[in-house]
Parts: sequence; C-alpha cells; structure tokens
Amino acid sequence: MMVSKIYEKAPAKINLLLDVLRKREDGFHEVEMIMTMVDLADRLEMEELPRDQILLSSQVGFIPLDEKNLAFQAAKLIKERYGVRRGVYIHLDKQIPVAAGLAGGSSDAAATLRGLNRLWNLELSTDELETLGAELGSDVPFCIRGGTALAKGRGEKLESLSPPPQCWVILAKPPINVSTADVYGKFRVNDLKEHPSIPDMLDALSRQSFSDMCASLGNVLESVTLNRYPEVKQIKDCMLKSGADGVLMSGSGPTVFGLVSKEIKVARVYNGLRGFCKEVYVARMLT
Ligand SMILES: C[C@](O)(CO)[C@H](O)COP(=O)(O)OP(=O)(O)OC[C@H]1O[C@@H](n2ccc(N)nc2=O)[C@H](O)[C@@H]1O
Ligand SMILES: Nc1ncnc2c1ncn2[C@@H]1O[C@H](COP(=O)(O)OP(=O)(O)OP(=O)(O)O)[C@@H](O)[C@H]1O
Repeated sequence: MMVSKIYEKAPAKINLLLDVLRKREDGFHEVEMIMTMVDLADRLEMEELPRDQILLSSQVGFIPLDEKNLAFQAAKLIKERYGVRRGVYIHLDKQIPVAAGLAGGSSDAAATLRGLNRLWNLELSTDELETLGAELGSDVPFCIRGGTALAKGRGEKLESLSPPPQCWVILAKPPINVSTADVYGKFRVNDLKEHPSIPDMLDALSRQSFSDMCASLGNVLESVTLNRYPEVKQIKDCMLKSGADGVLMSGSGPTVFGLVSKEIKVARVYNGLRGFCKEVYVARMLT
C-alpha cells in the first residue's frame, strides 16, 4: 500500500562535552564532542503532493519557510540526488527554541531526510542518510543517527555510545541571538587553559554514574559566549545555586542546561530561574 502521509519527531540535542582541537584549512574546526538527545522535540508531518513542489508551513511565524529553512534544503537535496520527481508538503510543529544551540534546524533536516526516505521508498541506509546530511550541516549526521554519540572531524564522524543515566534536563534560553559561525570565529584554541576530558566522560557514561557525568561536563565554546554575554554566565550560576547537579552551555549557546537526578529538585531550579530567564523548558534525557 502506498503511504501518503507520515510523521517524524525531531528531538533537540545537547553537548555533554565539546572540545575543539584545532582550526582546519577549510575554515571548520576539528572537534571532539559527546552529544545526546532530550525529549523536547519538533514534530514534522510530511504529505505527498500531486505536483513536483516543496511546500513548507509552521505554526511559528519567525522562521524562514523557503530555501533558507534546513528542512526545505533537506527535501531539495534528497529529491535532486535521487531524481525524485514528486512533491511534498511539510508541516513543521516547532517546539525547540530557535537559534538556541540545540540543533533545532539540523534535527528538522534530519527528520525530513528520514521521513522522505520512507515516504518515497528510497531504501537509503542510515549511513547513506548521514553522508547526505553532512552536506547540510555538521550536526545533521548526529541528528540522523540519534541516541548518544562521540563525534569527531567537524562533527560528522560518529561512534554510538550507550545512553547516559536517566535524569531531568532543565533548559534555559536567554533572549539573545548567538551565531555559531561567530562563536567559532572568535574562538582561540591557544587561549585555553585546559580541555575537558573525553575519557572521563566516556568512563562516567559506561559506568552509568550520574555524579561523574556531571563532574565531566565541559564546553570550550563557553570561553567565547560567556565572556561576550554575561547573562549566560548568570544563568549557569543561578542553576548551580538552586541545586542543579551539573550545568553547561549547549553547543555555541546561548541555551544553558542543568542536570538534576531527583524530580524534587526540578521545581527549585525552575523557580530559581524566575527573573533571570523567561524561556525555560523541562525535559528528560532520551534513553
Ligand atoms: C556548535 C555545534 O552545534 C555543536 O554541536 C556544532 O559544532 C555546529 O554545528 P552546525 O550548526 O551544524 O554547524 P554548520 O552549519 O556546519 O557550520 C556553521 C559554521 O560554524 C563553524 N563551524 C562549525 C562546525 C565546526 N566543526 N567548525 C566550525 O568552525 C563554521 O564557521 C561554519 O560555517
Ligand atoms: N527548521 C528550522 N528551524 C529553526 N530555524 C531554522 C530552520 N531552518 C533554518 N533556520 C534558521 O537557522 C537559524 C538557526 O536556527 P537553529 O534553531 O537551527 O539554531 P541552533 O539550534 O543554534 O543550531 P546549532 O545548535 O546546530 O548551531 C535561525 O536563525 C533560523 O532562521
């Protein structure tokens, strides 16, 4: 039977660890990251159109719905690469905050590739989808694979890991716009005093140790974003003060996430953010 309408979830990612090794000749940075997903997710609905066209809609009015949207770019790329002469209508139910450091656009692109692979019976493997996704952005391959992974290269070389210990994730996004290219552009690897330890984080994850996972969190891009935007540092301090067990900025920011093992502490951290930050979300690790 021909399926004409499908649904895909596009979860947000957080970086439990983000280290930069060096700047590369192609302008990108060689990174080592440990990424995982949380259950805050966009929802995509994809429906076959009778004409050869890509149409996008969303319930939020402040994101582009044309070629600038990563979901549109993903649909165009897979159509062109595999010679698909069919159309699709994509509705994007946006729940992940935009330009937040949570890979919202990348996850939408990944969900579009996964969804159109099914809708158009292309039978592409996850590896093939990841390779295609890398053309759209460094975070897209991880968003295709999902779960928890060690990412190297510019973020596209992935090794799957076992999931982190289950916990609550409180996400707080200050009302500022941070450009990823800008943050990497201002980053100076030689100014770093220390690098976060990938082996320590891998060890914490393999032992399912929540406290060691919190102790091993680290993101070298904080050196740029926290200096430039003191409100991001304030949010970190505020979460720590109100009892979060571990706190870190995700990606290039500005979203800060706090990890909490006991539900009873969630309300305290959430309430502690009042007056500091309006946009706060409570999520769980996707395990
Ligand atoms: C900050 C992270 O989100 C952490 O997961 C990623 O490293 C960035 O992933 P992304 O937003 O998918 O990044 P891309 O869309 O590929 O690149 C945006 C810009 O960020 C810079 N960039 C990105 C990735 C990387 N490894 N080195 C870089 O220098 C480049 O200037 C690039 O032009
Ligand atoms: N599907 C999409 N959803 C949200 N924003 C999008 C989308 N496609 C393109 N954009 C544009 O991309 C910019 C970055 O949005 P996005 O939410 O992907 O950033 P991000 O979470 O910081 O990503 P990353 O963590 O990968 O750096 C926004 O300014 C927006 O205009």
